[in-house]
This record gives sequence, C-alpha cells and structure tokens, in this order.
Amino acid sequence: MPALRRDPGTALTEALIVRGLNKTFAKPAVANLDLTVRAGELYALLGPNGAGKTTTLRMVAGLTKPDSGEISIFGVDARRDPAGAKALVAWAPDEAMIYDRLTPLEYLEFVAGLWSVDPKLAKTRAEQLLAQLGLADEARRRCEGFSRGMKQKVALAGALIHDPRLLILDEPLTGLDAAAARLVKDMLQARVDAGGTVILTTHILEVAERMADRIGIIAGGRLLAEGQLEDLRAQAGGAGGSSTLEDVFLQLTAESQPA
Ligand SMILES: Nc1ncnc2c1ncn2[C@@H]1O[C@H](COP(=O)(O)OP(=O)(O)OP(=O)(O)O)[C@@H](O)[C@H]1O
Repeated sequence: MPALRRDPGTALTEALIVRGLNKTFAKPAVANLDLTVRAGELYALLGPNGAGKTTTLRMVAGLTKPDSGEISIFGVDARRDPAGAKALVAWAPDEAMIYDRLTPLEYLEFVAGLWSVDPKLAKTRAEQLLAQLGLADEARRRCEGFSRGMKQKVALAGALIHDPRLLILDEPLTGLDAAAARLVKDMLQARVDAGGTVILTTHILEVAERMADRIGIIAGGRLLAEGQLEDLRAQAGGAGGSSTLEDVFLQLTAESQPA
C-alpha cells in the first residue's frame, strides 16, 4: 500500500486517517480497518465487546504496534515519524492509571514534564483543569483515597495537560455519576467547539447519538459503517428513517455475526 500523501494545495481537513490497519493477537483483533476522522469533530467509535475499538485506538496513540497498515495524524505518518505523531495525541484509557502517592497537581506536573510543557504553564493549566473538573479542593491531596470517578477525572486532566490536537478517550463516562458525566461531556463539547478533535468509545449509544458529529461502527475488527446517523441508516439498508442509533447499531452488528 502506498504511503499516505496529501496534495500540498489542499487544506488539511483530516485529523486521522487509518488505512488497511491490522493487528492479530491469538486471532485478528483489527482487520483491514479504514477510518477517517475530520479535524474539529467529535467522532464516536462504537462496537460490541471485543470489536477491536481499544486495540485500534491504542495503535493510533502509538501504544500498540500494528502488524500492518497506515496511520496518519494531522498529516504526520505515524510509521515514519512515530514521535511526531505521538506528540499530537493524548490517550485516556478506560482504567485510570495515576500514581496514588501523588496529588493531582503533582501528577499533572509530572505528565506535563513528559511532554516538555513549560512548568509555569503546566501549573496554571493543571489548576484550571482541576477547577473545571470540580477537583480544586482535592488538588493537593494524595490520590490514594480518591473514588474511581475522581481518579478518572484526574486522568482526563492528564490527557489534556499538553493541549493535544487529537484527544482519544476510551469509555470516558463509565463510572462517573450524572453530574461528573455532564461535566466531562460539556468539557469535550467545549473543546470541539473551540476547534479540537475528540475520538471516544462508548457503549452509551445515547451519548454518541447526541454528541458525535460522526460515528464509526466496528465489529470483528472491521468497519461496518461510518458517518452521521442518516448515513448509518442508509448503510444499514433496512433501517427506517426514524430508527435510532441503537436500532441501526443492533441491526448492523447482528448482520456481521457469523451465521
Ligand atoms: N494485549 C492483548 N493480548 C491478547 N489479546 C488481546 C489483547 N488486547 C486485545 N485483545 C483481544 O483483541 C480483541 C479486541 O479487543 P479490544 O479490547 O480492542 O476490544 P474493544 O472493542 O475495545 O472491546 P470492549 O468494548 O469490550 O472494551 C479481543 O478479542 C481481545 O481479547
């Protein structure tokens, strides 16, 4: 497959282009997958358990090595320039990985250091993010006593600390209470409104239906459909004009099950 190339005369509108991506563990987890995420959109990657969502996004974030395929992030070829591509992306996994012995501020300053963010700027950003996420009072308390949702918010702040152009979140709303989920949704929406690009996975289809500009549905490591809800309805063939995302999702993923 030829390397991804961009006509220098055209404006950059794609945040992420994935072409022919493959990864096999004991069996294929991602199989010849193509995805396109446009700059400035919120893209929801949906699929049943084991569909290959996390594996795909880990490859995009440079955490899992693909067997083959192309990944381009804002025009940077991730295979030729892995460090350059990685610098544009932040990844927040579904299980928050933070250091219990650090306070949120210390953790955020540590992560900012990994990205070479100026320490003064890092402190200001860290305080802003923690305030936005309702953790200002906990900023100087060790994370060890935090609830799962609080840890998740700290991890989200960690993903945002270097102001990534492409933010990737795996199940960001799982385990959050209604108020915290609203807070995170509002933050993500504000980020997209300001021109940022967000990719998230979720099993909460109402969230995808309400928030996503475009949606990709995968199963068995393959892309089944991609686009806005009406595109997905059309791609599902039999789905009626008033069918919900849940109807379309269930129809497409049932069709993909081996007989
Ligand atoms: N490190 C690994 N070693 C072996 N198999 C793996 C590994 N990571 C993922 N897999 C397998 O790859 C397939 C896809 O898993 P993945 O975690 O990408 O799915 P997912 O769509 O994110 O699922 P879920 O919605 O359940 O989180 C599964 O069969 C899984 O068991």
